[in-house]
Amino acid sequence: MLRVGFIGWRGMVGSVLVERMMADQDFKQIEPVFFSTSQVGQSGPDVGVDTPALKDAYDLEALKALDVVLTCQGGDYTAKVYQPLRDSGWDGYWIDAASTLRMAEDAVIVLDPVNRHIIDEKLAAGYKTFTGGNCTVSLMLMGLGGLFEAGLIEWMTSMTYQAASGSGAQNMRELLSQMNQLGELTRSDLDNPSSAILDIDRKVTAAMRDSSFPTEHFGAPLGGSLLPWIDKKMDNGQSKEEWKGGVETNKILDTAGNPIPIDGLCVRIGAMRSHSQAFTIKLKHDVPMDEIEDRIARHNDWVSVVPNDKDATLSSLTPTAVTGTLNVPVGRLRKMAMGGEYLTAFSVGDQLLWGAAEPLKRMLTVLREFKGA
Ligand SMILES: NC(=O)C1=CN([C@@H]2O[C@H](COP(=O)(O)OP(=O)(O)OC[C@H]3O[C@@H](n4cnc5c(N)ncnc54)[C@H](OP(=O)(O)O)[C@@H]3O)[C@@H](O)[C@H]2O)C=CC1
Ligand SMILES: N[C@@H](CC(=O)OP(=O)(O)O)C(=O)O
Repeated sequence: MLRVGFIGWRGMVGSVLVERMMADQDFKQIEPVFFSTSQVGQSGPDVGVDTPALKDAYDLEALKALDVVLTCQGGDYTAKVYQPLRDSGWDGYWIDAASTLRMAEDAVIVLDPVNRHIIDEKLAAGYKTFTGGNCTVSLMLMGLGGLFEAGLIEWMTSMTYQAASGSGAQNMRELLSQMNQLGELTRSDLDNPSSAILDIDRKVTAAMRDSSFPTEHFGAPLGGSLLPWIDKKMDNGQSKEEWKGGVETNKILDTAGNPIPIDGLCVRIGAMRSHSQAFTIKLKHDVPMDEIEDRIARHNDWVSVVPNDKDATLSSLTPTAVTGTLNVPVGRLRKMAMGGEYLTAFSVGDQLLWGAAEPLKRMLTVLREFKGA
């Protein structure tokens, strides 16, 4: 059995990972050891098998005793521990949710329904570092994998509508506080059917612009508004989230000498934990709609095609419908006014499941199979 150390299991991504591993009884197939940066010595989570007390996540000696480190603790932890652990001679497998190592030459970005053949090749070649992809990238590829697999995409734009959870637990709380504050402020007006909507709107706008409005984590009001910038600025004017869309997709697909241009705008909206994306896709040629739908739907077990009508869209293609599930619906599929080679699509996915925890959970299974453990 592989001895697997879990770091970051208490956080939002880590908790979703533990839940999913429990649901599939994965902990029975490994020897789990739980670590913490703040609760050393306390009991670990109840995962249905005996585990030792929480070990210190910074203790290199304890980490060196592992076959696999699986971390959802975040980039700062990876930056602090990964290299010293490797330098100490540890030759185990490192599986990571953070972006820190993704673009390193000796790291593989894992999304096995899309790039299992590459993961297998790299394992056989002795690669030991595996990272999950950026959430919008993984969710986009789960949705449009069939078109990429068939080599139909010449270029693509992705305009995102990203949930608060992508910024972390505190940001989800802040979004709710903002919505709550606006709800409280307008409660009596809403109870009065004759109150004037423009007066209510003035009140809401004034509250959102007031310095007392809770914006500590997002830096600006999100509830009732949106934020068209995610992560740092790159030298070319892209945000780092937008940059990841191009570089990570091409790395996952291993398009090395012939990258597919992918770019767009990433926007934070007031959804809780499911990211949505609108795509403009330039196809290499005019492919019939039934072939497009068929290729998308057949690519993996979680993607589905939503008919391009209002009822189906509003019932199945929203964060509300998708959150908490592994489903990745793709809809609004139609050719655009620019011509038969231009396709538009919209998809939604839970950014803590396929966007973060699920590819890591599955990498552990792939690794067990590879090691025969
Ligand atoms: N959020 C996301 O959408 C995505 C995140 N990631 C990556 O995963 C990393 C972790 O993200 P996320 O899970 O959101 O981070 P969290 O902030 O939820 O958790 C990170 C760590 O904070 C510590 N912690 C302190 N107080 C608490 C508390 N009250 N409840 C739970 N944990 C607490 C825990 O470490 P300890 O037990 O050691 O104290 C925990 O492992 C990110 O930095 C990023 O690199 C990747 C893809 C998507
Ligand atoms: N940046 C993503 C979440 C995230 O953690 O991404 P990454 O794993 O690439 O750092 C979002 O805000 O929705």
